[in-house]
Amino acid sequence: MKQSDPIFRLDGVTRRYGNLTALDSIDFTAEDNSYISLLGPSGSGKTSLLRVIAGFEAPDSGRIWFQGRDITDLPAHERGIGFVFQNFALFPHLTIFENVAFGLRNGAINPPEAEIIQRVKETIEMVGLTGLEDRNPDQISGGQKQRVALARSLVMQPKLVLLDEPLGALDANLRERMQTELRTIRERLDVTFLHVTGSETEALAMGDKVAVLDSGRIVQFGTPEEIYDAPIISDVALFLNRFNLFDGTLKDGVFHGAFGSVPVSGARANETDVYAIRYDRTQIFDTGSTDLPGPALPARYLASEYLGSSIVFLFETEDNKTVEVDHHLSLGEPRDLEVGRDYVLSWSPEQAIVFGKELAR
Ligand SMILES: Nc1ncnc2c1ncn2[C@@H]1O[C@H](COP(=O)(O)OP(=O)(O)OP(=O)(O)O)[C@@H](O)[C@H]1O
Repeated sequence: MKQSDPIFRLDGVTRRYGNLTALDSIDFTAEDNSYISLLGPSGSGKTSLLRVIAGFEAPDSGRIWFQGRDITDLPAHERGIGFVFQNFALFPHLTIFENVAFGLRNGAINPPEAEIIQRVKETIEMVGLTGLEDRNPDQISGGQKQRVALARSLVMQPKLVLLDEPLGALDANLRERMQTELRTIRERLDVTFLHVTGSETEALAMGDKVAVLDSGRIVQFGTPEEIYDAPIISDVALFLNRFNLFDGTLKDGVFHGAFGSVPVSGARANETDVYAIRYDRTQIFDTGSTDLPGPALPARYLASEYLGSSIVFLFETEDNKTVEVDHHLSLGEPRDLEVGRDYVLSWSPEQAIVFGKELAR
């Protein structure tokens, strides 16, 4: 492989199930030695994409390249690509050691026993499982099973590991800890992780880059900051779960919505007209305030939720839409609000992102 080659590339990869197009002519290039999150709603094609790259399924059309080689017609076990399943898929009758050794003992390479022992030991140590080698999978915790699943893949020294919702089976605390560990382990190994998740928080926290999949297409690929600051279509803003999205009409550079009519300096091409403002850029004012930074959206205060580093305030607009305001505690104490009282929400118009049928970027 040349130094400049991407680790893998997809050229027009399409996968259909009957009439349904699960992957719709996907072009995608992944950099070597990176952590890529693949984010998308349920049914967007995330698992199908991983299975096609791994070789568990063949694409209907398109080619798959790995380390500069066309692997489209290569069987899964000859691809040298690791796969970590959501449910871990450990062998219940084998010890942890033998689970991790399985691929080395049963693969094409067949290394000598001394090397197998050495590699399994090193990998078990790296994922923090030393001491548990002789246990069976039913004698370890969920987080430990997750590590075994990862070790089983890493022991084969792959250059690419595909992880299908690897943290989905873990509780919230453990998930957060494993996020950090997965990143640390990957950085040590000069390996690329392609990590599928339906959680926007996980995708943004973990990926050096995030690919957003929607209806079988990669609609955006960028750093977490790029995706968060500039979602390319309103559906991406919707999955991110950090924007208040308002329907309305964009006409002649003015957006008409529940908050009045606001001039718009630029809009992104989209299937519908949508006005987006981030939760943490939406501000709360008393009714009748004269110092609003922009549009005025009347809303009734419903409730708040404490999230550790921030508080989310929930409001309801006159047309029964829920609007969220996120107040970071680093900005100081939030104001006291009275449940059931009417307030006005406002924001700086230049912080809004407008999506329109009419105006291209
Ligand atoms: N073997 C199959 N036969 C028929 N349809 C399938 C098959 N596998 C997946 N699909 C369909 O293809 C689409 C994409 O499915 P896929 O499992 O890739 O989505 P996903 O993004 O991984 O979803 P989730 O997050 O719910 O797992 C869905 O509409 C699904 O119903």
